[in-house]
Amino acid sequence: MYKIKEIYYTLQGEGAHTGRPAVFCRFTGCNLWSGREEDRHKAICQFCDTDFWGTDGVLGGRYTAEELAGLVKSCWPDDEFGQPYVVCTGGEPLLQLDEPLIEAFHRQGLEVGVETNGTIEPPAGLDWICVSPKAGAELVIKAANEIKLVFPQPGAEPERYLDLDFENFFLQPMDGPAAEKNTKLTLEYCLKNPRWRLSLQTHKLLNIP
Ligand SMILES: C[S@@+](CC[C@H](N)C(=O)[O-])C[C@H]1O[C@@H](n2cnc3c(N)ncnc32)[C@H](O)[C@@H]1O
Ligand SMILES: Nc1nc2[nH]cc(C(=O)O)c2c(=O)[nH]1
Ligand code: SF4
Ligand SMILES: [Mg+2]
Repeated sequence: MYKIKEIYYTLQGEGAHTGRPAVFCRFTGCNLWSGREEDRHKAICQFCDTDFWGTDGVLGGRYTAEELAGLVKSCWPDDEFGQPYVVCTGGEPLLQLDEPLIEAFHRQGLEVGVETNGTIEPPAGLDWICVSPKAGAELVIKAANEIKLVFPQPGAEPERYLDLDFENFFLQPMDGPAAEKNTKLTLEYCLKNPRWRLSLQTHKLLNIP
């Protein structure tokens, strides 16, 4: 059974697929933070903007691969054009996402993307992998479709990733108390280092999930 926090249809807000309609499937749990506020100060990843604890969100629950793939597909509007797309996120989706689930998504005609912190080897069959490295966590995925580095992160400077085999390089300002300052810093960094492109969290600007 896969433990799912929530499932909802929206636009991909970040990275190379920004603006693309997608069903978000948010897996419960992460290997870099328990998800409990009282543990945040001792977590490896302390800036997380997401509630991924439990199965109490919209369409959250415990599902088999067939159930989950059917539920995700049922969120996609009837439309003969456009490829139905699911983005697996979390929490850390690679703690649970495996080949049987990817195959079940594919049988439903879904293209499968994943948002991962890059600390776990991905299963075969993924159509799009977005890696977002975290300072203090060992990166094991060193080749993927995109890297989307939250900036600034002492210990995870962009220069460290330039030699890796990513097709797209994005910097995303760290949201939180210093969001405005971080956006300025990210903008300046991209202008000075044009290998990197700016990824804004456009769903937050639009006030959509
Ligand atoms: C909530 S994470 C879930 C997937 C996976 N655990 C990861 O970290 O990539 C989804 C995306 O949001 C980014 N993110 C999390 N907190 C953020 C923040 N405060 N500001 C900007 N991006 C953030 C992550 O780096 C990642 O790219
Ligand atoms: N609209 C929207 N786009 C996103 N891209 C990555 C997200 C995530 O939390 O993984 C996210 C999210 O939470 N919402
Ligand atoms: S690795 Fe991802 S889900 Fe886990 S705490 Fe960090 S941003 Fe949140
Ligand atoms: Mg998010």
